[in-house]
Amino acid sequence: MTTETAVAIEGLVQRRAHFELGPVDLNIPKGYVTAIVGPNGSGKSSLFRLMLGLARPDSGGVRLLGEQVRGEDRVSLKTRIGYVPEEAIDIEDRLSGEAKSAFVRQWYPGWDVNYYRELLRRFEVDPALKLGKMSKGMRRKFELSLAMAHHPELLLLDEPSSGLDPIAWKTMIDALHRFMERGDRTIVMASHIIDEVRRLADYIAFVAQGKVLGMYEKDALLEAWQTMYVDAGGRTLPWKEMPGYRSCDLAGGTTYKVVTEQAFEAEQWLAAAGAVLVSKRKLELDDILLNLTEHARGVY
Ligand SMILES: Nc1ncnc2c1ncn2[C@@H]1O[C@H](COP(=O)(O)OP(=O)(O)OP(=O)(O)O)[C@@H](O)[C@H]1O
Repeated sequence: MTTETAVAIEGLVQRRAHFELGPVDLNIPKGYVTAIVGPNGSGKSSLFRLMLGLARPDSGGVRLLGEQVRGEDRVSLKTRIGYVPEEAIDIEDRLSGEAKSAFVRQWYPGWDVNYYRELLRRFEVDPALKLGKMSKGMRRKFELSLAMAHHPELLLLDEPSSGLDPIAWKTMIDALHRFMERGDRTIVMASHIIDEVRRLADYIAFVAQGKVLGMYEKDALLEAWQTMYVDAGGRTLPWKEMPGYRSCDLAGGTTYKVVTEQAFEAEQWLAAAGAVLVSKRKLELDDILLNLTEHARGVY
């Protein structure tokens, strides 16, 4: 079975005075949650704006749900998408939640008022408040409810949980899990919260310095990165030739502690080299992402 693509990014480049994004080539599968992960300033929000046609690329293009994204309003496409930007829009501060939702819902034939109210209730948001008077977290929850109320096929979330307290965070995770239950919906989210990535993401696109350095299936990533304790029997092995080599330290005696991002192949290599695998354990997701970040910064 071939997986359909929800977001197809091809040769995307955006040049700014002090920052260049791209070229980015990325296919995000339909029916899954993909997390865009990367250090501050790596270009995640810029990528979101380009995906939505809110900024213009210097070259390349984006297709969302099979439709080419252009700068001008594409109403038919927008009705199929929900978006929560990283920052709230200041000029809306004087609008009440109710006024904003009355304005927004006229664009969406699929607007589901019952679902919208249910989300507000679960998030404990009072829509009568002016947006500028809502706390940061409440405004975030309001925007999330608004973005989901028309049952979009594709939900784009830029740091969705920024400002949420732990209870609201759990409610959000739960709402997003339910949103995905039908199996044909897609979420693309930028996130710094490891627990969020762990609980929600099926795929992780790792971004650094304006480039997508890799797209990984989360479970495969967690399987592939391992720390191994290896008894080399007093010999020095060419560790850097070990598949997926990341680091090697002497752990004591003739035992080495090695980190690989290709556990299966590394184990075979060790066996062929006659080394004894004493023990192994998987890395935590945060350690993997830290490793990828340090690698991208050229620490190694
Ligand atoms: N409107 C703009 N004009 C010029 N440069 C910009 C603009 N917006 C962002 N940048 C620059 O583009 C780069 C990427 O910023 P972006 O906000 O996309 O990163 P990010 O990965 O979302 O960061 P964070 O994790 O901190 O939210 C930064 O160097 C930033 O200074």
